Amino acid sequence: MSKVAVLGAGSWGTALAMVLCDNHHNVRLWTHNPDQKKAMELERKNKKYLPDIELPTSLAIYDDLSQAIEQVEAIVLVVPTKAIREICQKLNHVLDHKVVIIHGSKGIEPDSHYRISQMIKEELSQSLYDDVVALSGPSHAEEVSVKHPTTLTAASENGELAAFTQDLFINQYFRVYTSKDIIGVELGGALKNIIALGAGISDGLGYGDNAKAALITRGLAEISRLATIKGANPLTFIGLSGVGDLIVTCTSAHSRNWRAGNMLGKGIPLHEILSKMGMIVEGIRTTEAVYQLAKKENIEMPITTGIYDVIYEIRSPKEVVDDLMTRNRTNEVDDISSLLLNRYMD
Ligand SMILES: NC(=O)C1=CN([C@@H]2O[C@H](COP(=O)(O)OP(=O)(O)OC[C@H]3O[C@@H](n4cnc5c(N)ncnc54)[C@H](OP(=O)(O)O)[C@@H]3O)[C@@H](O)[C@H]2O)C=CC1
Ligand SMILES: O=C(CO)COP(=O)(O)O
Repeated sequence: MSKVAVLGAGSWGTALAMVLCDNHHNVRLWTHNPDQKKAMELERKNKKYLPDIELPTSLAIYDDLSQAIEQVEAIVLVVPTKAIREICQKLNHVLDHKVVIIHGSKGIEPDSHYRISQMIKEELSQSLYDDVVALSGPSHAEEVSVKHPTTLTAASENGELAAFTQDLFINQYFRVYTSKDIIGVELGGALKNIIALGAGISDGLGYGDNAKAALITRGLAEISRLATIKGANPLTFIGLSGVGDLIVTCTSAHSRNWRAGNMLGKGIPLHEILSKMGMIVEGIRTTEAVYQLAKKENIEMPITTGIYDVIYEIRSPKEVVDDLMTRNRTNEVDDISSLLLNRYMD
C-alpha cells in the first residue's frame, strides 16, 4: 500500500483517485478550491465534474497542498496543461522529500512547444524526483468512475518508475501497460485532441462516418509525422496513445474536445462554447502550439492548420473541408516511410 496525492479534483483527477482507492492505497485528493473541498466532504460527491458518482469513503480531500503531500510516495498531477507550471512552483515550496512524479494531463504548451514532462522538468526542483511518468490512453473519466474496462500506458524513460506506476494503478478494470516512449505517448495523448475537435466539427457540419474515418486516419498520419520528427517511436501510434486515444475521443460524446468541435461545426462562436462547457478543452491551446511548431519546423499538417483556421475564424469549416479535399494529389504512406528510412540510415 502506498501513500499517494492526486493534485487536481476535476473529472480525471477524481476518477484516478478512485482507482487508487480501489487498490487500497492511502489516497489524498487535493483541490485548490476550499468550497469544493467542503462540498465534497459533506456530500461525498464531486457535483461539478462527476455528479452521479459516490466518492469512496477512504478518499481524503485536502485544500492545503502541504498537508496533502505530507510523506507521500507518489504525486499524480492531473490539472489542465496551463496550470502545470504553477503547481510545480508551489510544490517546490512545500515538498521536502523525493517522490515519484506521475502526470495524467494531455497538452502542449504554446510558444515553448513543451510536452507536460518537459514543463515539469523545467519547473520542479531536481532533488525532488528521479524522472517523470506519463499515464495516458483511451480513458474517459465518466467510464473509469463506473469501473468500465479501460487500458492505459505508463510511459517513462525510467523503466522502474513506469513499472511502479503500472503496479500502483493496475486492477481488474484498469489495465496498465508500460512504455519507454514518453515522447510518443505524450504527443499522441495531446495531439489527438486537435483531431477530436475536427471530428466534432465534421459531425456538426452533418458529415458522416466516411469523413470521420478520414479525419482519424489522416490525423494519425499527421500526428505520427510530427512525433517521429520529434523523436517518438512510430509504433507507439498504432497503440493505446495513438489510434486508441484517437478512436475514444473522436467517436464519443463524453469527449469535451469532440463536443466543442461539434458546436463549432454548428456555427456557435468559440467564446460561447467555452463558457458553456465549464471544463477544460485542451485541444484549443494544443492546436495553437502545434500550429506554431509545424510552421517553425516546416512539417506538413493540413488538418491541424485547418482546425486552427476554424478556431481563429480565418476560414469557415466548409472552406477548410473543401481545401482539404482538393489539396495537391499525394501518396498515402510515402512521406512517413521516407522519414523512417532517414531515421534508420542515420
Ligand atoms: N476527463 C477525462 O476523461 C480525461 C482528462 N485527461 C486530462 O487530464 C487533465 C485534467 O482534465 P480534467 O480533470 O478532465 O479537467 P476538468 O475540467 O474536469 O477539471 C480541471 C480541474 O483542474 C482544476 N484546476 C484548474 N486550474 C487549476 C490550478 N491552477 N491549480 C489547481 N487546480 C486547477 C479545476 O479546478 P476548478 O474547478 O476550480 O476550475 C478542476 O478541478 C487534462 O489535461 C485532460 O486532457 C486525460 C484523460 C482523461
Ligand atoms: O483524453 C480523454 C480520453 O482519453 C478525454 O478527452 P476530452 O478531454 O476530449 O474529454
